[in-house]
Amino acid sequence: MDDAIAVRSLVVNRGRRRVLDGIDAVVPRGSVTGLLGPSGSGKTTLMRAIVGVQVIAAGTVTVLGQPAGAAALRHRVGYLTQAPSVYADLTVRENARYFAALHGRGHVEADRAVTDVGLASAARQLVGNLSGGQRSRASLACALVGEPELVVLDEPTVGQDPVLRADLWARFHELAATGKTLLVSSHVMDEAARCDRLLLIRDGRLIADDTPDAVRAAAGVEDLDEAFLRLIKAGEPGRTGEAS
Ligand SMILES: Nc1ncnc2c1ncn2[C@@H]1O[C@H](COP(=O)(O)OP(=O)(O)OP(=O)(O)O)[C@@H](O)[C@H]1O
Repeated sequence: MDDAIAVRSLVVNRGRRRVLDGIDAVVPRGSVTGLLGPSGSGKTTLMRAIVGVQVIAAGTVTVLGQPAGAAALRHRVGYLTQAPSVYADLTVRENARYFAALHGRGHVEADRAVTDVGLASAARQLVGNLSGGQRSRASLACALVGEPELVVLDEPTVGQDPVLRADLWARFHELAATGKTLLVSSHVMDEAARCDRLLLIRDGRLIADDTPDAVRAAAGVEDLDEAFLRLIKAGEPGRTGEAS
């Protein structure tokens, strides 16, 4: 069983709206998979279903061989939400050490996680005094510190400068090379190009599940930004065949 995530016929309603409408997707183990789509297309909702915090109307979500949200997955899945979830009145290091302890890890792992997100020099600062981008990275350190097998990251690089973004992507690939699986949402197309595989959703439906090269080939253009626009347009009601 090489898939970290298997989503079958997933339907999710939020409020009175159908937000995910029959999603079928798999995410292979040991990969970095990008989740892309316009704002409001359902990326966060799909991530919530995968980490097991979203009520679903139909379908199945299997994570590391277990139903999403199973108690046995608690220490095997890490989740970074868009809103930083760290304690403002603790330092960066104290936060990392606290979350490390929850996962049975020690100070060494905690300090390594802080360094990996580029916060070593801010380790003794209170999280409440950090910039927005630094606070997001503190939250990322806490999501990674338990060394989960599956890491689900909702826009982890928002607010980061290009050098930090490149460093974080390098870290994601290092983790994948050790067999971890990463699902990463993004709005930034140069980040899509850094992924092993891409899931593109629009209006709650999956319109691409492939490698960046295959997405480019399907759309008939080199530029991924343009490729996505073409695939999105091709999927609009009343349009056919424009992606080929
Ligand atoms: N609690 C909620 N109640 C009702 N509708 C919701 C709720 N949360 C989200 N939605 C709706 O579900 C749809 C999908 O939202 P979701 O947050 O999954 O999108 P997204 O692709 O992650 O967007 P973004 O890129 O802007 O973060 C949107 O139309 C949104 O308005």
